[in-house]
Amino acid sequence: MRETNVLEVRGLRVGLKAGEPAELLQSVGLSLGRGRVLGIVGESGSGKSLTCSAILGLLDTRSMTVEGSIRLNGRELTDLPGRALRRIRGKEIGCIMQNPMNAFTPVYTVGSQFVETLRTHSRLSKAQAREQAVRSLESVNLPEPDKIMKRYPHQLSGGMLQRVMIAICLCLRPDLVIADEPTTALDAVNQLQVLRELERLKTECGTSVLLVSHDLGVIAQMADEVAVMRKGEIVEYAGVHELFDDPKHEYTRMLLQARPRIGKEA
Ligand SMILES: Nc1ncnc2c1ncn2[C@@H]1O[C@H](COP(=O)(O)OP(=O)(O)OP(=O)(O)O)[C@@H](O)[C@H]1O
Repeated sequence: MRETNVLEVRGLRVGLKAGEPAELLQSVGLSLGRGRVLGIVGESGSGKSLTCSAILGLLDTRSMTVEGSIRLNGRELTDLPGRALRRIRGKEIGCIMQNPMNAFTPVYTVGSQFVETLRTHSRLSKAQAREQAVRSLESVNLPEPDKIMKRYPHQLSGGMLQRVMIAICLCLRPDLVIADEPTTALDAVNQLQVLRELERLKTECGTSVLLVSHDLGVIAQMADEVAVMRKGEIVEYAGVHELFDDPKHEYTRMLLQARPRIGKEA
């Protein structure tokens, strides 16, 4: 029997309600198996973040129409009320964003937010949650985790906050992590560390990862399959080796040609 995919998106359409009818996403379809990484690439404005927001149930349905099916472990998410979706976000779907500062409230310490998140999704006592948080921060190689717990988000670098978010995911072990440009704002060393931790999340927890990146090097390193988006639709969808070795769509070929290569003339 075929195992149910962790994520199955079918015929996802997103449009704007006001003004001229505009389709922002046109029949997007994605499948993601357990412990697999699906990369999404495409030019700016092609609909990558919109796809992630739709899966997270974060689109504003007062201004947008959302049609189609989004299933997590076989369960339809588009029918669920807001409260049920909020429970799923965090526990079953984790999120790592380009600007991790937005994921934290500036007025509370990193530790109190970590502990609060763990307690929202588990039955841990405050002391148990704190202990787990410190251990998890240690495991993502953040130095002096006790001190980090007492810091406010603005007192940590982007790379450190990114790793705090991964540490939270390592505790909650979500089935799916949506990582939207997780390394774009980081220097090369931090980028490598964050990718390593994402890899760990996949191998240790069996988490599936939807990875949005404009960096084809990151996609080549991490993804099993790749969806190429352009103007709100997927123009090519293939295994990572097939896509890089034998791109079928003109636009994919253009993207691949545009990537920087050492020793080649522009
Ligand atoms: N809230 C919104 N209201 C109106 N249009 C929107 C909204 N959010 C996104 N769009 C439009 O939808 C399209 C897709 O945007 P999206 O943010 O998904 O692109 P992207 O591929 O993630 O780009 P980038 O790589 O620059 O982040 C764009 O044309 C954008 O202007």
